[in-house]
Amino acid sequence: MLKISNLEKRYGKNEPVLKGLDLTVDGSSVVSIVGASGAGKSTLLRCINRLVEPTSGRIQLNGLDLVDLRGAELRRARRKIGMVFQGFNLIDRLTVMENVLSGRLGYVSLYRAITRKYPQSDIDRAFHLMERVGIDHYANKRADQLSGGERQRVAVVRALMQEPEILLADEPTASLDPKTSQQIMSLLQALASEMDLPVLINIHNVTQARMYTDRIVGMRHGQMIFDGGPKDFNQDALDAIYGGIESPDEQGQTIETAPAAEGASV
Ligand SMILES: Nc1ncnc2c1ncn2[C@@H]1O[C@H](COP(=O)(O)OP(=O)(O)OP(=O)(O)O)[C@@H](O)[C@H]1O
Repeated sequence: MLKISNLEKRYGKNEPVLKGLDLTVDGSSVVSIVGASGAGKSTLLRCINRLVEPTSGRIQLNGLDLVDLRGAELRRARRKIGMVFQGFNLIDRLTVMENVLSGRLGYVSLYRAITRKYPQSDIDRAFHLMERVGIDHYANKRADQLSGGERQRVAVVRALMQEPEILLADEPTASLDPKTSQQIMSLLQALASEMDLPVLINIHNVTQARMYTDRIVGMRHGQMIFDGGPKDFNQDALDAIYGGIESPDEQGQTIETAPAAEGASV
């Protein structure tokens, strides 16, 4: 279980960008975080894995307090937090398999990592997961020879190699075309349930948030102003989250009817 209590983040002397946020995520739920640009969505995710230092408040993952961890303890805790990014963050010159195995870096010795002598159990797990997401035939291909959707699948498998207790996804579909975005969202939803893994997804596309996640958290100016199921996420919620905010294109959100998801393989 992820339990965030009274989380505040202030960059320098500026106004806080997270203002006393509380959020609990249990079981294998898939939670989307929506909000206008600057609402604090990325900051929230990055506080969880401590890529950003919280100013105050508490973050617990399955009972472990994350905020005060340092050094080796923090590294150990980070293994349990998988993360997927908008830009995939793969190492282009390495193969798919090498990228995937890098998800084990927190577990294997430096010698094994440098010499790329990963235990057979890691290699088996890598193949199993690559097969699950449909990229096993690319194992020996360079990462930069894959399409965006394939690259994001590699990133998802790399995160799963960590044997995470939670998966964080920061705009995982923002660089993908609509159909591929749906496939990735559908994949994340399926993996959450298969692996009993909570997944937190920052996403701008509210239609996809409603389609592929169990719960939507709406943020505005660093505060949570909506927390409910997709069915409760109506035009009023949308107006409360985005209303009156100067909007470059994607912030002029409206609720669309469900896009055709046919052919979206999971
Ligand atoms: N490293 C930083 N230093 C100073 N201010 C920052 C830093 N990172 C983010 N901010 C500010 O914090 C606020 C929240 O940013 P954040 O990236 O968390 O929002 P967001 O909701 O994820 O936005 P977007 O959807 O555009 O990614 C913004 O005003 C941003 O300018």
